[in-house]
Order: sequence, then structure tokens, then C-alpha cells
Amino acid sequence: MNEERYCHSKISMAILGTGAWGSALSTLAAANGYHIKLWSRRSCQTLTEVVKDADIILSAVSMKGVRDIISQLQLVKISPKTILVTATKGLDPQTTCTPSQIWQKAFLKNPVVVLSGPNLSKEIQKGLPAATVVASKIDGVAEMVQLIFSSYRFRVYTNHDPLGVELGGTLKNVIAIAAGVCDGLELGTNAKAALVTRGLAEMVRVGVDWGAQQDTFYGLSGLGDLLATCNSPLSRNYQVGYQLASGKKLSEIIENLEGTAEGVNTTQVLVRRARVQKISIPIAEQVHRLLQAEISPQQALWELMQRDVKAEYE
Ligand SMILES: NC(=O)c1ccc[n+]([C@@H]2O[C@H](COP(=O)([O-])OP(=O)(O)OC[C@H]3O[C@@H](n4cnc5c(N)ncnc54)[C@H](O)[C@@H]3O)[C@@H](O)[C@H]2O)c1
Ligand SMILES: O=P(O)(O)OC[C@H](O)CO
Repeated sequence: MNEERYCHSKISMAILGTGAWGSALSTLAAANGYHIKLWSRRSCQTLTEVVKDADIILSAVSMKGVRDIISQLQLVKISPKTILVTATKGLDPQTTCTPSQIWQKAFLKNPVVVLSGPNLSKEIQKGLPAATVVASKIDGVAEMVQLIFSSYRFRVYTNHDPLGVELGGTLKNVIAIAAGVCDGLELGTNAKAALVTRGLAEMVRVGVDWGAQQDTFYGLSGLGDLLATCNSPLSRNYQVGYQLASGKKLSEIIENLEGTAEGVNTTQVLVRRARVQKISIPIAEQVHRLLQAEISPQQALWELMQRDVKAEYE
């Protein structure tokens, strides 16, 4: 492989959101020779100036900022050819939509790409090797984004199931909170393996009902991200669960957390949606009750263990 393979610096890209993930993604693209324009709420440049002439606009804002950014961008004239990339892992509390669904609805003519995978930003900023997935239904579009970020330390795969890729990265945050509780309570390796595996079963059930492909959840953006997030103290979602297990209050944990733990909001939205769709998600239900301070971590464990016996697949 030669360096040129990864360098197409004529493409211009704007990254919106300069939090942990937006910054790590800009480091990766800049290392490949791309000129990146960064924008955050505190930028001196206006959003219009930053996205003007951008071939690609990547959003790495947290879920609570997605609608706001979209509303602002709708006031700017964006070419229908501009590729919109969403790297947010969350669900909209009003509609339960995923970020890519909101982007696509707002910009009907633009190609939308989802970027998601086991990507703890601190490891990526250290230059440690990692892999991710870029997904689009339109041929050739994900491939363009793949070229921008691919390098010898960041392996990027393409995929044609954007919804599945996005839901993998989003739903695993709920299970990561449970995994943090599991480790915080020192429940052991067997319990953790059971939790993560049954958590994946819940993700698959919800995702397939939503219209995603089952296989996607067994790839990097599903199982891969689940493993990374459920096993790393670098994960903010895992940290929420771990600290809940020590008896801390959610408000106190969030106040002292570095960055956003999307799983807190995602749990609420997921539980609401699953109840409407009549999908069984017992782990997520217990995470929800725990986050609402309705039960203790020990009670949540008890509730899960004393459920009726059943077949593994049904
Ligand atoms: N940090 C990671 O390791 C990582 C990896 C992959 C994906 N993600 C996902 O990326 C998203 C961002 O995560 P992060 O770690 O960078 O979070 P962060 O809390 O560090 O940053 C969030 C960013 O969103 C911006 N933002 C929030 N509301 C906004 C609004 N109304 N208008 C404009 N900007 C707004 C903030 O200013 C900030 O730049 C999340 O959905 C997260 O799940 C994070
Ligand atoms: O820190 P978290 O829990 O938001 O996890 C970050 C990424 O989603 C891991 O892929």
C-alpha cells in the first residue's frame, strides 16, 4: 500500500462538533492530508462560512444538539450533492428516530452516511489501532468517506445497512451501563458474559423490528462496539453504570462526567419504543428503572435472575 492511496486532499470536509469524537475524527482525516474546517458553538467562524463549498459535512454533535444543528443548516444553502455523515450515537426523544433518519428527512436529496464502530476516542487520539464502519444505501458514497478516514491505524469498512450500523452503536450504550453495574458490583466474568450476550439479543430484537439487518449486529458496529464499550472504563456509559453500583446518584455522576453518556437518554427512548412495539428487553428495562432511581443495582440483578425460565432462542 502506498501513502497516496489514502490521500485525496482535494475533497473539502466540515466537521460539526469539536467534542471528543469530532476532534478525534478530524485528527484522523488531517493525518491523511485533508483540509478540515471545524465548527462548534464557540467557533469564531459562522456555520455558513464553515460549510460553504464543503463536499462532506460530518456531524459529531451529541444527540441533544442534532435537531439544533440541522435547523441551522437548513438556513444555509447546501448543495444536494454534499454528503452528510452522522457520527452521533443516540435516539431522538421526541420521535424515537435515529440521527440519520432525522438528517435524511431534513435533507431529502442529500446522500447520508452513518459512521459507527468500536471507537473510544481517547485510544484513537493516542494513535492506537482501531476499525470502524461507514454505511450508506447509495453505492459509492460510503466508499468516499472510507477513503478519507482509512489509514494504517484506522481500518474503515463499508456497509449497506446504515440503520443497523447506527442502531448497533446506539443501543449498545444501554447494555454498557448494565455492564458497568455488573463490574461495579463485582459479579464476575460469567455474569458479564451472560449480560453482554443477552444484551446483544435485545439489540437484535429491537433492530430487526426497526427494519435493520440481523447480521449487521454481529459486526463491528454491533458486537464490536458492544465489546469495546462494555469492557472499558474509558466508556462514559460504562462509567455511569460502574458509579451507580457504588451508590452514587445519577445527577452527581453526570455532573462530573467528562463528555456525554448517550445511553442515559437512549434507555428512556428505547424502553418507550419497545413497549409500543411489544418487544421484550428485560436488561434495558432494569437499566431504565435503575436510572429512574426506582430500584437499587442489587434489585435490578435480582429482577433479571428471577425471571421465568425460557428457551435461549424464541
Ligand atoms: N467520544 C467517543 O469515544 C465517541 C466515539 C464514537 C461516537 N461517539 C458519539 O459522538 C457523539 C459526540 O460524542 P463526544 O464524545 O464528542 O461528546 P462530547 O460531549 O465530548 O461533545 C459533544 C459535542 O456536541 C456539541 N453540541 C451539543 N449540543 C449542541 C448544539 N445544540 N449545537 C451545537 N453543538 C452542540 C458540543 O458542543 C460538543 O462539541 C455522541 O453521540 C457519542 O455517542 C463518541
Ligand atoms: O464513551 P462512550 O460510552 O460514549 O463510548 C464511546 C464510543 O461509543 C465507543 O465506541
